[in-house]
Amino acid sequence: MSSIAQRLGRELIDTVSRQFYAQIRVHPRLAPIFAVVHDWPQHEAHISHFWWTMLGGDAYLDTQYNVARKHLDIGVTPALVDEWLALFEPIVRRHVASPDADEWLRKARMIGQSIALMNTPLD
Ligand code: HEM
Repeated sequence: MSSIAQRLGRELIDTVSRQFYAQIRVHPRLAPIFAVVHDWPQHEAHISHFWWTMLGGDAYLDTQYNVARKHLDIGVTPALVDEWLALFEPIVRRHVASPDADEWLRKARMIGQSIALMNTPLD
């Protein structure tokens, strides 16, 4: 059985990543937090590889991820997670048909939920 990654292909996942971060860069509230990113082509390639592996593809870059650590203390809030997802969803839907799009978005929402929880004050 083929993985979602194999069905979509690396080029399409690269396109989603590029289009998504093009919108992030001009977003009034998300762009300032992404000021920590200095090399956009490198970031896009890093995230594209992340999604490729999350969607069942074999790793092709020698890179590590620590998603929890990267989203701590950079000013992420649950409301910003919702805004991130609201940008991501239409781009995935534009390029990917269901049920693969639903599964990709389910993974993004799950990660979003844990990022939101980590950045929710206790009281
Ligand atoms: C909602 C789902 C989200 C997913 C699936 C996601 C995914 C990722 C991944 C995989 C990375 C790379 C982590 C690593 O290198 O270990 C990353 C980096 C980053 N994310 Fe997110 N993210 C999400 C939400 C957000 C939100 C809401 C913000 C900001 C408000 C944000 C800001 C960033 C920034 C600034 C980086 C770069 C950090 C660095 O390289 O130092 N992310 N994200």
